[in-house]
Amino acid sequence: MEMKSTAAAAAAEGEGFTGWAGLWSAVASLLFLFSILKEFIPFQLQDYLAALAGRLHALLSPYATVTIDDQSSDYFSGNEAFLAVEAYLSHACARRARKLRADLGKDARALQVSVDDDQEVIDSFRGATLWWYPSKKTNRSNVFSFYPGEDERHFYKLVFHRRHRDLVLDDYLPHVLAEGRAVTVRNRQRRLFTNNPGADWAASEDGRVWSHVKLEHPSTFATLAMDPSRKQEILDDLDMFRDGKDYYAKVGKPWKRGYLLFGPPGTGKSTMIAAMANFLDYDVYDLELTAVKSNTELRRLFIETTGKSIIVIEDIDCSIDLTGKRKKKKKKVKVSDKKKMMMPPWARDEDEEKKVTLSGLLNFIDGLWSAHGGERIIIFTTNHKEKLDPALIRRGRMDMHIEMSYCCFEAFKVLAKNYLGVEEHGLFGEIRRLLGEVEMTPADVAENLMPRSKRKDVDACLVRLVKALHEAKEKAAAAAGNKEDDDSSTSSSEDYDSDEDGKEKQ
Ligand SMILES: Nc1ncnc2c1ncn2[C@@H]1O[C@H](COP(=O)(O)OP(=O)(O)OP(=O)(O)O)[C@@H](O)[C@H]1O
Ligand SMILES: [Mg+2]
Repeated sequence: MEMKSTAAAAAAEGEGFTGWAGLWSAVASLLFLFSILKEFIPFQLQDYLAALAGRLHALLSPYATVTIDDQSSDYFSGNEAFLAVEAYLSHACARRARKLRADLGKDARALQVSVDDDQEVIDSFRGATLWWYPSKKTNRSNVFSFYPGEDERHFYKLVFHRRHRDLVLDDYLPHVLAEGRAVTVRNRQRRLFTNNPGADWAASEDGRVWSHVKLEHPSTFATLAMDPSRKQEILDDLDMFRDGKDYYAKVGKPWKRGYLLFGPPGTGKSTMIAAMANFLDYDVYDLELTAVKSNTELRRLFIETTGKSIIVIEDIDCSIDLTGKRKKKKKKVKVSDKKKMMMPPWARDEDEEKKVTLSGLLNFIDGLWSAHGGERIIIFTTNHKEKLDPALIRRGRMDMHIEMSYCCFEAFKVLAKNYLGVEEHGLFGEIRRLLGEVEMTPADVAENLMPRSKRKDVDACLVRLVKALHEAKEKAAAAAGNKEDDDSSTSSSEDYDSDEDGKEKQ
Protein backbone atom coordinates (compact mmCIF):
# COMPACT_ATOMS: atom_id res chain seq x y z
CA MET A 1 0.00 0.00 0.00
CA GLU A 2 1.17 3.45 -0.77
CA MET A 3 -0.12 6.59 0.87
CA LYS A 4 -0.10 10.18 -0.39
CA SER A 5 -2.26 13.31 -0.62
CA THR A 6 -4.41 13.91 -3.64
CA ALA A 7 -6.65 16.43 -5.26
CA ALA A 8 -8.80 13.71 -6.79
CA ALA A 9 -10.94 13.67 -3.68
CA ALA A 10 -11.64 17.33 -4.00
CA ALA A 11 -13.54 16.64 -7.14
CA ALA A 12 -15.40 13.85 -5.38
CA GLU A 13 -17.02 15.55 -2.46
CA GLY A 14 -17.20 18.98 -0.86
CA GLU A 15 -16.71 17.94 2.74
CA GLY A 16 -15.74 21.21 4.43
CA PHE A 17 -13.67 22.86 1.79
CA THR A 18 -15.78 25.75 0.44
CA GLY A 19 -12.86 28.12 1.01
CA TRP A 20 -10.78 26.07 -1.37
CA ALA A 21 -13.36 26.13 -4.16
CA GLY A 22 -11.63 28.78 -6.26
CA LEU A 23 -8.27 27.11 -5.91
CA TRP A 24 -9.67 23.73 -6.87
CA SER A 25 -11.45 25.01 -9.91
CA ALA A 26 -8.12 26.51 -11.01
CA VAL A 27 -6.36 23.17 -10.42
CA ALA A 28 -9.15 21.33 -12.26
CA SER A 29 -8.79 23.70 -15.23
CA LEU A 30 -5.05 23.12 -15.22
CA LEU A 31 -5.58 19.36 -15.20
CA PHE A 32 -8.04 19.64 -18.08
CA LEU A 33 -5.57 21.73 -20.03
CA PHE A 34 -2.82 19.23 -19.24
CA SER A 35 -4.90 16.31 -20.54
CA ILE A 36 -5.43 18.16 -23.84
CA LEU A 37 -1.81 19.16 -24.24
CA LYS A 38 -0.48 15.77 -23.09
CA GLU A 39 -0.39 14.43 -26.65
CA PHE A 40 2.06 17.15 -27.67
CA ILE A 41 4.41 16.92 -24.68
CA PRO A 42 7.38 14.50 -24.79
CA PHE A 43 7.25 11.49 -22.40
CA GLN A 44 10.05 12.67 -20.11
CA LEU A 45 8.42 16.06 -19.66
CA GLN A 46 5.03 14.42 -19.06
CA ASP A 47 6.50 12.42 -16.16
CA TYR A 48 8.13 15.48 -14.72
CA LEU A 49 4.92 17.54 -14.93
CA ALA A 50 2.87 14.71 -13.43
CA ALA A 51 5.28 14.47 -10.48
CA LEU A 52 5.12 18.23 -10.04
CA ALA A 53 1.32 18.19 -10.10
CA GLY A 54 1.37 15.38 -7.53
CA ARG A 55 3.55 17.39 -5.20
CA LEU A 56 1.32 20.44 -5.60
CA HIS A 57 -1.76 18.41 -4.76
CA ALA A 58 -0.06 16.87 -1.73
CA LEU A 59 0.74 20.32 -0.47
CA LEU A 60 -2.69 21.82 -0.94
CA SER A 61 -5.20 19.01 -0.62
CA PRO A 62 -6.96 18.29 2.66
CA TYR A 63 -7.39 14.71 1.40
CA ALA A 64 -5.12 11.68 1.56
CA THR A 65 -5.09 8.48 -0.46
CA VAL A 66 -4.06 4.89 0.01
CA THR A 67 -3.33 2.84 -3.09
CA ILE A 68 -3.76 -0.92 -3.03
CA ASP A 69 -2.20 -2.59 -5.97
CA ASP A 70 -2.73 -6.01 -7.53
CA GLN A 71 0.95 -6.82 -7.35
CA SER A 72 2.64 -7.65 -4.12
CA SER A 73 6.29 -7.84 -3.16
CA ASP A 74 5.55 -10.85 -0.99
CA TYR A 75 5.59 -13.96 -3.18
CA PHE A 76 3.35 -16.11 -1.03
CA SER A 77 0.69 -13.63 0.01
CA GLY A 78 0.34 -12.60 -3.67
CA ASN A 79 -2.19 -9.85 -4.10
CA GLU A 80 -4.24 -10.84 -1.09
CA ALA A 81 -4.92 -7.26 0.03
CA PHE A 82 -6.12 -6.31 -3.44
CA LEU A 83 -8.41 -9.34 -3.63
CA ALA A 84 -9.75 -8.64 -0.15
CA VAL A 85 -10.59 -5.04 -1.10
CA GLU A 86 -12.23 -6.24 -4.30
CA ALA A 87 -14.36 -8.73 -2.35
CA TYR A 88 -15.23 -6.15 0.30
CA LEU A 89 -16.33 -3.57 -2.25
CA SER A 90 -18.33 -6.05 -4.29
CA HIS A 91 -20.11 -7.16 -1.14
CA ALA A 92 -20.52 -3.91 0.77
CA CYS A 93 -20.82 -1.19 -1.81
CA ALA A 94 -20.96 -2.50 -5.38
CA ARG A 95 -24.70 -2.13 -5.63
CA ARG A 96 -24.32 1.61 -5.09
CA ALA A 97 -21.99 2.02 -8.07
CA ARG A 98 -23.51 2.82 -11.44
CA LYS A 99 -21.28 0.60 -13.58
CA LEU A 100 -20.85 -2.96 -12.39
CA ARG A 101 -18.97 -5.91 -13.78
CA ALA A 102 -20.31 -9.47 -13.39
CA ASP A 103 -17.97 -12.40 -13.71
CA LEU A 104 -17.83 -16.07 -12.78
CA GLY A 105 -14.49 -15.62 -11.03
CA LYS A 106 -11.94 -18.34 -10.47
CA ASP A 107 -13.30 -20.97 -8.07
CA ALA A 108 -16.39 -18.89 -7.34
CA ARG A 109 -19.71 -20.56 -6.55
CA ALA A 110 -21.91 -17.96 -8.22
CA LEU A 111 -21.72 -14.90 -10.43
CA GLN A 112 -19.58 -12.24 -8.75
CA VAL A 113 -20.49 -8.58 -9.10
CA SER A 114 -17.70 -6.03 -8.81
CA VAL A 115 -17.22 -2.34 -9.42
CA ASP A 116 -16.10 -1.44 -12.92
CA ASP A 117 -12.90 0.53 -13.49
CA ASP A 118 -13.03 4.27 -12.82
CA GLN A 119 -16.32 4.01 -10.97
CA GLU A 120 -16.50 5.90 -7.74
CA VAL A 121 -17.81 3.98 -4.73
CA ILE A 122 -18.66 5.78 -1.53
CA ASP A 123 -18.43 4.03 1.82
CA SER A 124 -18.90 5.31 5.34
CA PHE A 125 -17.28 4.09 8.50
CA ARG A 126 -17.89 5.45 12.01
CA GLY A 127 -19.07 8.79 10.67
CA ALA A 128 -16.23 9.20 8.14
CA THR A 129 -16.89 9.23 4.39
CA LEU A 130 -14.49 7.29 2.19
CA TRP A 131 -14.23 7.10 -1.58
CA TRP A 132 -12.89 4.13 -3.52
CA TYR A 133 -11.71 4.38 -7.13
CA PRO A 134 -10.92 1.12 -8.95
CA SER A 135 -8.53 1.87 -11.76
CA LYS A 136 -5.81 0.48 -13.98
CA LYS A 137 -2.52 1.72 -15.29
CA THR A 138 -0.59 0.44 -18.29
CA ASN A 139 3.17 0.30 -17.92
CA ARG A 140 4.91 1.98 -20.80
CA SER A 141 7.42 -0.44 -22.20
CA ASN A 142 9.28 -0.64 -25.47
CA VAL A 143 9.10 -4.42 -25.50
CA PHE A 144 6.46 -5.81 -27.81
CA SER A 145 4.23 -8.27 -25.94
CA PHE A 146 2.14 -11.09 -27.35
CA TYR A 147 -0.06 -10.93 -24.30
CA PRO A 148 -1.82 -7.60 -24.18
CA GLY A 149 -2.85 -6.82 -20.65
CA GLU A 150 0.16 -8.37 -18.96
CA ASP A 151 1.61 -4.89 -18.42
CA GLU A 152 -1.63 -3.67 -16.91
CA ARG A 153 -1.64 -2.95 -13.20
CA HIS A 154 -4.98 -2.75 -11.47
CA PHE A 155 -5.32 -0.86 -8.24
CA TYR A 156 -7.82 0.61 -5.82
CA LYS A 157 -7.38 4.14 -4.60
CA LEU A 158 -8.95 5.00 -1.27
CA VAL A 159 -9.51 8.71 -0.63
CA PHE A 160 -10.37 10.20 2.73
CA HIS A 161 -10.04 13.42 4.68
CA ARG A 162 -6.74 13.82 6.43
CA ARG A 163 -8.41 14.14 9.81
CA HIS A 164 -9.55 10.49 9.45
CA ARG A 165 -6.03 9.24 8.81
CA ASP A 166 -5.72 7.32 12.10
CA LEU A 167 -9.20 5.90 11.83
CA VAL A 168 -8.55 4.67 8.30
CA LEU A 169 -5.12 3.19 8.96
CA ASP A 170 -5.83 1.65 12.36
CA ASP A 171 -9.44 0.55 12.02
CA TYR A 172 -11.00 0.94 8.59
CA LEU A 173 -8.36 -0.88 6.51
CA PRO A 174 -8.09 -3.86 8.89
CA HIS A 175 -11.92 -3.98 8.85
CA VAL A 176 -11.92 -4.01 5.03
CA LEU A 177 -9.30 -6.78 4.92
CA ALA A 178 -11.12 -8.96 7.46
CA GLU A 179 -14.52 -8.48 5.82
CA GLY A 180 -13.07 -9.03 2.35
CA ARG A 181 -11.38 -12.26 3.38
CA ALA A 182 -14.59 -13.50 4.99
CA VAL A 183 -16.55 -12.71 1.81
CA THR A 184 -13.96 -14.53 -0.31
CA VAL A 185 -14.23 -17.61 1.88
CA ARG A 186 -18.04 -17.53 1.71
CA ASN A 187 -18.04 -17.20 -2.07
CA ARG A 188 -15.31 -19.57 -3.03
CA GLN A 189 -15.91 -23.03 -4.38
CA ARG A 190 -14.09 -25.43 -2.12
CA ARG A 191 -11.40 -27.52 -3.73
CA LEU A 192 -9.93 -30.98 -3.38
CA PHE A 193 -6.20 -30.91 -4.12
CA THR A 194 -4.03 -33.89 -4.97
CA ASN A 195 -0.25 -33.75 -5.30
CA ASN A 196 1.36 -34.20 -8.71
CA PRO A 197 4.38 -36.53 -8.83
CA GLY A 198 7.59 -34.50 -8.40
CA ALA A 199 8.93 -35.49 -11.82
CA ASP A 200 5.89 -33.79 -13.42
CA TRP A 201 6.39 -30.41 -11.75
CA ALA A 202 9.10 -29.20 -14.06
CA ALA A 203 7.57 -30.90 -17.08
CA SER A 204 4.18 -29.23 -16.63
CA GLU A 205 3.71 -25.77 -18.08
CA ASP A 206 2.98 -23.94 -14.86
CA GLY A 207 5.12 -26.07 -12.51
CA ARG A 208 2.09 -26.76 -10.30
CA VAL A 209 2.71 -29.13 -7.42
CA TRP A 210 -1.00 -29.60 -6.63
CA SER A 211 -3.91 -30.18 -9.04
CA HIS A 212 -7.43 -29.55 -7.92
CA VAL A 213 -11.03 -30.37 -8.64
CA LYS A 214 -14.21 -29.04 -7.04
CA LEU A 215 -14.88 -30.55 -3.65
CA GLU A 216 -18.46 -31.75 -3.78
CA HIS A 217 -18.66 -34.57 -1.26
CA PRO A 218 -22.18 -34.63 0.22
CA SER A 219 -21.20 -36.05 3.61
CA THR A 220 -22.16 -34.01 6.68
CA PHE A 221 -22.12 -34.65 10.40
CA ALA A 222 -25.90 -35.15 10.23
CA THR A 223 -25.46 -38.12 7.88
CA LEU A 224 -22.38 -39.53 9.64
CA ALA A 225 -23.24 -42.63 11.63
CA MET A 226 -21.42 -42.80 14.94
CA ASP A 227 -21.97 -42.55 18.66
CA PRO A 228 -23.85 -39.23 19.15
CA SER A 229 -21.89 -38.08 22.21
CA ARG A 230 -18.56 -38.70 20.46
CA LYS A 231 -19.87 -36.87 17.39
CA GLN A 232 -20.83 -33.88 19.54
CA GLU A 233 -17.36 -33.88 21.13
CA ILE A 234 -15.76 -33.69 17.68
CA LEU A 235 -18.14 -30.96 16.54
CA ASP A 236 -17.37 -28.91 19.67
CA ASP A 237 -13.66 -29.39 19.10
CA LEU A 238 -13.92 -28.20 15.49
CA ASP A 239 -16.08 -25.25 16.51
CA MET A 240 -13.60 -24.27 19.17
CA PHE A 241 -10.79 -24.52 16.64
CA ARG A 242 -12.55 -22.52 13.92
CA ASP A 243 -13.40 -19.61 16.20
CA GLY A 244 -10.32 -19.93 18.37
CA LYS A 245 -7.95 -17.45 16.75
CA ASP A 246 -7.76 -15.22 19.82
CA TYR A 247 -7.64 -18.16 22.21
CA TYR A 248 -4.74 -19.79 20.37
CA ALA A 249 -2.90 -16.47 20.30
CA LYS A 250 -3.53 -15.99 24.03
CA VAL A 251 -2.13 -19.36 25.05
CA GLY A 252 0.76 -19.05 22.58
CA LYS A 253 -0.21 -22.07 20.47
CA PRO A 254 -0.10 -22.08 16.67
CA TRP A 255 -3.59 -22.11 15.21
CA LYS A 256 -3.37 -25.70 13.93
CA ARG A 257 -4.88 -28.99 14.97
CA GLY A 258 -4.07 -32.61 14.23
CA TYR A 259 -6.58 -35.46 14.16
CA LEU A 260 -5.79 -39.14 13.96
CA LEU A 261 -8.69 -41.22 12.60
CA PHE A 262 -8.23 -44.91 13.15
CA GLY A 263 -10.40 -47.99 12.79
CA PRO A 264 -11.19 -50.90 10.45
CA PRO A 265 -11.93 -50.33 6.74
CA GLY A 266 -15.45 -49.09 6.01
CA THR A 267 -16.08 -47.41 9.35
CA GLY A 268 -16.28 -43.90 7.91
CA LYS A 269 -12.81 -42.33 8.24
CA SER A 270 -12.83 -40.78 4.77
CA THR A 271 -16.51 -39.89 5.20
CA MET A 272 -15.63 -38.09 8.43
CA ILE A 273 -12.94 -36.02 6.66
CA ALA A 274 -15.46 -34.86 4.06
CA ALA A 275 -17.95 -34.02 6.81
CA MET A 276 -15.26 -31.97 8.60
CA ALA A 277 -14.39 -30.08 5.41
CA ASN A 278 -18.06 -29.32 4.78
CA PHE A 279 -18.60 -28.23 8.36
CA LEU A 280 -15.58 -25.90 8.42
CA ASP A 281 -15.88 -24.84 4.78
CA TYR A 282 -12.20 -25.64 4.20
CA ASP A 283 -10.28 -26.93 1.17
CA VAL A 284 -8.83 -30.44 1.36
CA TYR A 285 -5.26 -31.35 0.36
CA ASP A 286 -5.11 -35.09 -0.14
CA LEU A 287 -1.40 -35.83 0.16
CA GLU A 288 -0.41 -39.11 -1.52
CA LEU A 289 2.88 -39.79 0.23
CA THR A 290 3.88 -42.64 -2.07
CA ALA A 291 4.11 -40.14 -4.95
CA VAL A 292 6.53 -37.94 -3.00
CA LYS A 293 10.16 -38.77 -3.69
CA SER A 294 12.03 -36.86 -1.04
CA ASN A 295 11.74 -34.77 2.08
CA THR A 296 12.55 -31.73 -0.05
CA GLU A 297 9.54 -32.42 -2.25
CA LEU A 298 7.42 -32.82 0.84
CA ARG A 299 8.52 -29.40 2.10
CA ARG A 300 7.70 -27.79 -1.23
CA LEU A 301 4.25 -29.36 -1.20
CA PHE A 302 3.64 -28.03 2.25
CA ILE A 303 4.74 -24.51 1.33
CA GLU A 304 2.19 -24.44 -1.45
CA THR A 305 -0.82 -25.20 0.74
CA THR A 306 -3.04 -22.33 1.78
CA GLY A 307 -4.81 -21.43 5.03
CA LYS A 308 -8.29 -22.70 5.91
CA SER A 309 -7.41 -26.12 4.68
CA ILE A 310 -7.29 -29.73 5.81
CA ILE A 311 -4.18 -31.69 4.84
CA VAL A 312 -4.96 -35.39 4.74
CA ILE A 313 -2.61 -38.35 4.63
CA GLU A 314 -4.71 -41.50 4.25
CA ASP A 315 -3.44 -44.91 5.36
CA ILE A 316 -0.33 -43.39 6.86
CA ASP A 317 1.01 -46.80 7.92
CA CYS A 318 1.00 -47.99 4.28
CA SER A 319 2.62 -44.86 2.89
CA ILE A 320 5.77 -44.75 4.91
CA ASP A 321 7.89 -47.33 6.63
CA LEU A 322 8.47 -46.03 10.08
CA THR A 323 12.05 -47.19 10.07
CA GLY A 324 12.73 -44.68 7.34
CA LYS A 325 12.36 -46.84 4.21
CA ARG A 326 9.19 -46.59 2.20
CA LYS A 327 7.12 -49.67 1.50
CA LYS A 328 5.26 -48.98 -1.70
CA LYS A 329 7.60 -48.41 -4.61
CA LYS A 330 6.29 -46.03 -7.22
CA LYS A 331 6.95 -46.97 -10.81
CA LYS A 332 10.26 -45.31 -11.63
CA VAL A 333 9.88 -42.32 -13.90
CA LYS A 334 12.83 -42.19 -16.25
CA VAL A 335 14.15 -38.68 -16.67
CA SER A 336 16.96 -37.95 -19.07
CA ASP A 337 20.07 -36.11 -17.78
CA LYS A 338 19.32 -33.12 -19.97
CA LYS A 339 15.78 -32.84 -18.66
CA LYS A 340 17.08 -33.27 -15.12
CA MET A 341 19.37 -30.27 -15.54
CA MET A 342 16.38 -28.16 -16.52
CA MET A 343 14.44 -29.18 -13.43
CA PRO A 344 14.43 -27.08 -10.28
CA PRO A 345 16.56 -28.61 -7.49
CA TRP A 346 13.61 -29.98 -5.52
CA ALA A 347 12.42 -32.03 -8.48
CA ARG A 348 15.75 -33.71 -9.18
CA ASP A 349 16.13 -37.19 -7.80
CA GLU A 350 19.88 -37.08 -7.58
CA ASP A 351 20.25 -39.03 -4.42
CA GLU A 352 18.32 -42.30 -4.49
CA GLU A 353 18.57 -42.51 -0.72
CA LYS A 354 16.79 -39.21 -0.26
CA LYS A 355 13.36 -40.68 0.41
CA VAL A 356 10.52 -39.48 2.54
CA THR A 357 11.53 -40.56 6.02
CA LEU A 358 9.81 -40.48 9.35
CA SER A 359 11.95 -37.54 10.40
CA GLY A 360 11.02 -35.75 7.15
CA LEU A 361 7.37 -36.28 7.96
CA LEU A 362 7.83 -35.07 11.53
CA ASN A 363 9.57 -31.97 10.21
CA PHE A 364 6.71 -31.50 7.79
CA ILE A 365 4.16 -31.53 10.61
CA ASP A 366 6.25 -29.36 12.90
CA GLY A 367 6.93 -26.94 10.02
CA LEU A 368 3.22 -26.80 9.46
CA TRP A 369 2.75 -26.00 13.08
CA SER A 370 5.24 -23.16 13.13
CA ALA A 371 4.33 -21.62 9.77
CA HIS A 372 2.14 -18.59 9.31
CA GLY A 373 -0.63 -18.49 6.78
CA GLY A 374 -3.83 -19.14 8.66
CA GLU A 375 -5.46 -22.04 10.33
CA ARG A 376 -4.73 -25.54 9.15
CA ILE A 377 -5.81 -29.00 10.15
CA ILE A 378 -3.84 -32.15 9.47
CA ILE A 379 -5.48 -35.55 9.51
CA PHE A 380 -3.90 -39.00 9.37
CA THR A 381 -6.02 -42.08 8.83
CA THR A 382 -4.96 -45.62 9.55
CA ASN A 383 -6.40 -49.09 10.00
CA HIS A 384 -3.57 -49.92 12.41
CA LYS A 385 -2.90 -47.31 15.04
CA GLU A 386 -0.58 -49.69 16.90
CA LYS A 387 1.81 -49.75 13.92
CA LEU A 388 2.45 -46.01 14.04
CA ASP A 389 5.51 -44.54 15.68
CA PRO A 390 4.50 -42.90 18.97
CA ALA A 391 6.44 -39.77 17.94
CA LEU A 392 4.16 -39.34 14.96
CA ILE A 393 0.92 -39.40 16.89
CA ARG A 394 1.86 -37.86 20.20
CA ARG A 395 -0.39 -35.04 21.44
CA GLY A 396 0.86 -31.81 19.98
CA ARG A 397 1.20 -33.47 16.59
CA MET A 398 -2.05 -35.44 16.54
CA ASP A 399 -4.06 -33.62 19.18
CA MET A 400 -7.22 -35.71 19.05
CA HIS A 401 -7.35 -39.45 18.41
CA ILE A 402 -10.73 -40.50 17.02
CA GLU A 403 -11.65 -44.14 16.84
CA MET A 404 -14.09 -45.02 14.06
CA SER A 405 -15.61 -48.30 15.07
CA TYR A 406 -18.12 -50.96 14.06
CA CYS A 407 -21.74 -49.95 13.80
CA CYS A 408 -23.53 -49.47 17.11
CA PHE A 409 -27.31 -49.18 17.41
CA GLU A 410 -27.20 -45.35 17.60
CA ALA A 411 -25.13 -45.25 14.39
CA PHE A 412 -27.58 -47.67 12.75
CA LYS A 413 -30.45 -45.31 13.61
CA VAL A 414 -28.72 -42.48 11.72
CA LEU A 415 -28.25 -44.74 8.69
CA ALA A 416 -31.86 -46.00 8.84
CA LYS A 417 -33.08 -42.41 8.88
CA ASN A 418 -30.79 -41.40 5.99
CA TYR A 419 -31.35 -44.39 3.78
CA LEU A 420 -34.96 -45.31 4.52
CA GLY A 421 -36.41 -42.32 6.33
CA VAL A 422 -37.52 -44.44 9.32
CA GLU A 423 -36.97 -43.65 13.00
CA GLU A 424 -38.87 -46.57 14.52
CA HIS A 425 -39.71 -50.08 13.32
CA GLY A 426 -40.68 -53.45 14.77
CA LEU A 427 -37.30 -54.93 13.72
CA PHE A 428 -35.24 -52.28 15.54
CA GLY A 429 -35.24 -54.36 18.78
CA GLU A 430 -33.74 -57.39 17.06
CA ILE A 431 -31.23 -55.25 15.17
CA ARG A 432 -30.13 -53.61 18.45
CA ARG A 433 -29.53 -57.06 19.99
CA LEU A 434 -27.65 -58.37 16.93
CA LEU A 435 -25.45 -55.27 16.63
CA GLY A 436 -24.45 -55.84 20.26
CA GLU A 437 -23.35 -59.39 19.41
CA VAL A 438 -21.74 -59.06 16.02
CA GLU A 439 -19.30 -56.60 14.47
CA MET A 440 -20.48 -55.04 11.19
CA THR A 441 -19.05 -51.88 9.65
CA PRO A 442 -21.33 -48.90 8.90
CA ALA A 443 -20.38 -49.42 5.23
CA ASP A 444 -21.88 -52.93 5.30
CA VAL A 445 -24.96 -51.84 7.26
CA ALA A 446 -25.49 -48.98 4.77
CA GLU A 447 -25.17 -51.36 1.83
CA ASN A 448 -27.86 -53.64 3.29
CA LEU A 449 -30.17 -50.70 3.95
CA MET A 450 -29.87 -49.37 0.43
CA PRO A 451 -33.23 -49.84 -1.36
CA ARG A 452 -32.92 -52.04 -4.45
CA SER A 453 -35.68 -50.27 -6.35
CA LYS A 454 -37.24 -46.82 -6.58
CA ARG A 455 -40.19 -48.12 -4.56
CA LYS A 456 -38.56 -47.86 -1.16
CA ASP A 457 -39.51 -51.12 0.60
CA VAL A 458 -38.49 -50.44 4.20
CA ASP A 459 -39.48 -53.88 5.50
CA ALA A 460 -37.48 -55.72 2.82
CA CYS A 461 -34.36 -53.63 3.53
CA LEU A 462 -34.53 -54.17 7.28
CA VAL A 463 -35.18 -57.90 6.85
CA ARG A 464 -32.13 -58.07 4.56
CA LEU A 465 -30.02 -56.40 7.25
CA VAL A 466 -31.27 -58.78 9.95
CA LYS A 467 -30.42 -61.72 7.68
CA ALA A 468 -26.94 -60.33 7.01
CA LEU A 469 -26.37 -59.84 10.73
CA HIS A 470 -27.39 -63.44 11.45
CA GLU A 471 -25.04 -64.68 8.73
CA ALA A 472 -22.19 -62.57 10.09
CA LYS A 473 -22.86 -63.96 13.57
CA GLU A 474 -22.76 -67.53 12.32
CA LYS A 475 -19.56 -66.85 10.39
CA ALA A 476 -17.93 -65.32 13.46
CA ALA A 477 -18.98 -68.33 15.57
CA ALA A 478 -17.61 -70.77 12.97
CA ALA A 479 -14.34 -68.81 12.76
CA ALA A 480 -14.03 -68.83 16.55
CA GLY A 481 -14.66 -72.62 16.55
CA ASN A 482 -11.99 -73.17 13.90
CA LYS A 483 -9.54 -71.01 15.81
CA GLU A 484 -10.06 -73.04 18.97
CA ASP A 485 -9.39 -76.26 17.02
CA ASP A 486 -6.24 -74.75 15.48
CA ASP A 487 -4.99 -73.49 18.81
CA SER A 488 -5.34 -76.89 20.40
CA SER A 489 -3.64 -78.77 17.52
CA THR A 490 -0.79 -76.40 16.57
CA SER A 491 -0.11 -73.67 19.05
CA SER A 492 2.85 -72.45 16.97
CA SER A 493 0.98 -71.65 13.74
CA GLU A 494 0.39 -67.94 14.31
CA ASP A 495 -0.28 -66.85 10.79
CA TYR A 496 -2.18 -63.63 11.43
CA ASP A 497 0.17 -61.82 9.14
CA SER A 498 -0.13 -58.71 7.09
CA ASP A 499 0.13 -58.32 3.34
CA GLU A 500 2.32 -55.89 1.39
CA ASP A 501 -0.25 -53.13 1.77
CA GLY A 502 -0.23 -53.42 5.52
CA LYS A 503 -3.94 -54.33 5.58
CA GLU A 504 -4.28 -57.40 7.75
CA LYS A 505 -6.43 -60.34 6.79
CA GLN A 506 -9.51 -59.89 8.88
N1 LIG B 1 -19.85 -43.83 9.89
C1 LIG B 1 -20.44 -43.78 8.69
N2 LIG B 1 -21.50 -43.00 8.47
C2 LIG B 1 -22.10 -42.95 7.28
N3 LIG B 1 -21.71 -43.68 6.23
C3 LIG B 1 -20.65 -44.48 6.38
C4 LIG B 1 -19.96 -44.58 7.62
N4 LIG B 1 -18.95 -45.43 7.48
C5 LIG B 1 -18.99 -45.87 6.23
N5 LIG B 1 -19.99 -45.31 5.56
C6 LIG B 1 -20.36 -45.59 4.15
O1 LIG B 1 -19.41 -46.52 3.68
C7 LIG B 1 -18.63 -46.02 2.62
C8 LIG B 1 -17.15 -46.29 2.91
O2 LIG B 1 -16.73 -45.56 4.05
P1 LIG B 1 -15.32 -44.80 4.15
O3 LIG B 1 -14.69 -44.72 2.83
O4 LIG B 1 -15.53 -43.54 4.88
O5 LIG B 1 -14.54 -45.84 5.06
P2 LIG B 1 -13.04 -45.73 5.58
O6 LIG B 1 -13.09 -45.90 7.07
O7 LIG B 1 -12.39 -44.53 5.05
O8 LIG B 1 -12.42 -47.05 4.96
P3 LIG B 1 -10.87 -47.34 4.56
O9 LIG B 1 -10.14 -47.60 5.83
O10 LIG B 1 -10.95 -48.55 3.70
O11 LIG B 1 -10.36 -46.14 3.83
C9 LIG B 1 -18.91 -44.54 2.56
O12 LIG B 1 -19.05 -44.12 1.24
C10 LIG B 1 -20.22 -44.38 3.29
O13 LIG B 1 -21.28 -44.40 2.38
MG1 LIG C 1 -10.86 -44.19 3.70
